[in-house]
Amino acid sequence: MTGTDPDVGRLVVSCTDQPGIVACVSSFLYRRGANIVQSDQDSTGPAGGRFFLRIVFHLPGLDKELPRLEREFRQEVAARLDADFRFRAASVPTRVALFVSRYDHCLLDLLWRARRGELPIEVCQVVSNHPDLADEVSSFGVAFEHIPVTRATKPEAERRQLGLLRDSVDLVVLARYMQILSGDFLDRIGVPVINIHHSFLPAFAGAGPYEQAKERGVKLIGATAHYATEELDEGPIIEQDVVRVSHRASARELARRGADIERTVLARAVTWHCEDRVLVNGRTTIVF
Ligand SMILES: Nc1nc2c(c(=O)[nH]1)N[C@@H](CN(C=O)c1ccc(C(=O)N[C@@H](CCC(=O)O)C(=O)O)cc1)CN2
Repeated sequence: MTGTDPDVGRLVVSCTDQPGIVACVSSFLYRRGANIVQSDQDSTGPAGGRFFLRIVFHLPGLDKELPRLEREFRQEVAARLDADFRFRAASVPTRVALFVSRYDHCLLDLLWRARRGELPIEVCQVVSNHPDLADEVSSFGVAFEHIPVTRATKPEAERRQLGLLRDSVDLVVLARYMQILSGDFLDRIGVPVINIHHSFLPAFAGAGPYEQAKERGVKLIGATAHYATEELDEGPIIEQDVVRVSHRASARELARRGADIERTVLARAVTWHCEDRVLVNGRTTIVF
C-alpha cells in the first residue's frame, strides 16, 4: 500500500504471547470497517514470550477515525491483552531532526533522499556542534542550528537542543554526530534516537572504528544503525551491512569504503523505523 493514500493506517501491537491476539485485533478492525491488507507477526515463545504484530489496513476517512480507534482499542483490546500499541496514518511523514558533526556523507544522503521523496520523512531541523555544514543544509531549505559542545558545556548545549526540538519532532537521527548524548537528554527528548555507527557492531564500538579495523587486519568492514541508549553503541540494532576489504587498504581507504555502507544502512534503518517495521524487544529488535 502506498505511503500517500490518506486512508491507509498502520497498527503495531506488542504483548505477552497468549492465544487469541490476532483474532482479537483483527475482529476489532473488521467491526470498524477496516480492511487488513498486510499483517506480520512473530513471537519469542508461546509460553510467556513476547508477541509482536504489525498490521496495515485501509479505512475510508482514517484521519477522522484515528482518535476513536485509539480510544476504543485502548479500552477494548489493549487493556484486555495488557498490550502496548500504536496507530499511525501511513501518509503522515515522520518529523525528523538530524544531528551531525563534520562528516557530511550521511547527512547529505538523508537530505538528498528526503528531497527526492524516497524517505517517508520531513526533515524539520539540522543540529550540529560545528558550523561547517550550514550552507549545504540551507541549500536544501532546512533550518540549521549550530550548538557548540565541549565536555564542560555539554549540559547547557543539550538544554539548547531540547528547547529547539521538544514536541516538534518524532525522531532524532545521529548522522555521524560525534558527541555522546546524556541519559538525561535521551529521557527528555521523548522520541527514538537512531545512530549510525561506523563498524559492524559489536566489533569496534566507540571512537575510531576504522583505525581499530586496520590495526586488527579485518577482511570485512561494516556499519550498524541502532537506537541510541545511555550505554554507548549498545542500543538495539536495526540494520547492518558489510563490505570486503583488502589488506592493502589504509584506515583512510577503509573510511572511504565504509562511508558508502554507512549511508545505505542508515537510510534503510530510518525508512523501516518510519514505516513502523521496527519493534524493540529488550536489547534487540524485530524488523518486519
Ligand atoms: N547516548 C549515546 N550517544 C551517542 C551514541 C550512543 O550510542 N549513545 N552513539 C554516538 C556515535 N559514536 C559512534 O558511533 C560516537 C560518538 C562520539 C564518541 C566520543 O568519544 N565522543 C567524545 C567527544 C569527541 C569529540 O569531541 O569529537 C565525547 O562525547 O566525549 C564515541 C562514539 C553518538 N552519541
